[in-house]
Amino acid sequence: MTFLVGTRGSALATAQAGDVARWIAEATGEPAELVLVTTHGDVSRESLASLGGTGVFATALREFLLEGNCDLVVHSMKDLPTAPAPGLSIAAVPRREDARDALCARDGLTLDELPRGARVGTGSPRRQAQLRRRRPDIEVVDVRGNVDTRLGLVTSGRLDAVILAVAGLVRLGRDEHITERFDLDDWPTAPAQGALAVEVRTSSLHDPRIRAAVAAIHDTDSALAAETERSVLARLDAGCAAPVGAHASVSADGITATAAVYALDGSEALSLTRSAERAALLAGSATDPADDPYYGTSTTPPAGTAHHLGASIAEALLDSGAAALAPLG
Ligand SMILES: NCc1[nH]cc(CCC(=O)O)c1CC(=O)O
Repeated sequence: MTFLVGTRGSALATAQAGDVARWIAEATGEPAELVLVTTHGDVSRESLASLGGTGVFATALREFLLEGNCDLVVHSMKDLPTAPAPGLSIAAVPRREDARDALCARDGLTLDELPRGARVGTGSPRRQAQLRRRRPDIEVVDVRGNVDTRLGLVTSGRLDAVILAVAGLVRLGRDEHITERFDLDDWPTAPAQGALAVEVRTSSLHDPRIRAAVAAIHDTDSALAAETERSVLARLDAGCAAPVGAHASVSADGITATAAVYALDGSEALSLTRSAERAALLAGSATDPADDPYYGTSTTPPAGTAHHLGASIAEALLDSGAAALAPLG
């Protein structure tokens, strides 16, 4: 039987859902096909904030899945609200793509090489703040549109550069436009950037065919890292448009996570790094996220889990005045 993979119709969404369909087909030996849904978020040129912030991309896809139009849907995990969706489970996080942000500048220039007053485009409050912090002399231009539209602003000469996620550029085969990749230690990106979330109806986790498919494409380390980062956001009670960066890296020993909150004008930032041991993480976090009652929620997590690590970093940032520094909600 064919696996039906629900996706939005944008180039990026179909590219990443196509990757998931291919991985499932390879792992199970059964065919997988894309089923398209259209959402307001895809056609709107308004800013994400004016659309009501988080979740505009996810809601229509989730309704589509709940209505039984497909077996699973694929989200960019960074665009997914941290609140759980009743009746649905994130059943797999495939191996994560590069989490870094990229500069795509004219003439192969890096951020340091751009001239004074250069015009650099990004619609993300976090990227705007990070940019202002590194280069206060640069003119930050608020831009909208898909990846190709934004790259076109540079090739047409209207902007000197744009900032985009490496992951999206790679998935679209546009990474030749990248002129610099920013180090995650001093330029942490959106929580779960580069990760995909594969969501199913919770009831369908009883179906061995669905369980086998999601288990085959799940990557525990990617899920742990993305979970930790999203827990920072959840505990801050912040959305995907908040000027918050987070990055967790998983090693044989454990997980180290950094989170930063920025003043929108780049004048100030709070940053914090903490670690947890791997044994504690695995004991506290289910390897199958569908079995983890804390997955993606903002409820108080048990000590030693990825959620606890993320939440403890967020609490320390709040204690240091993060809420006064930046609009988090
Ligand atoms: N906010 C839009 C968005 N959502 C997911 C990606 C691609 C990166 C990813 O998969 O995390 C992008 C584009 C971008 O930020 O450049």
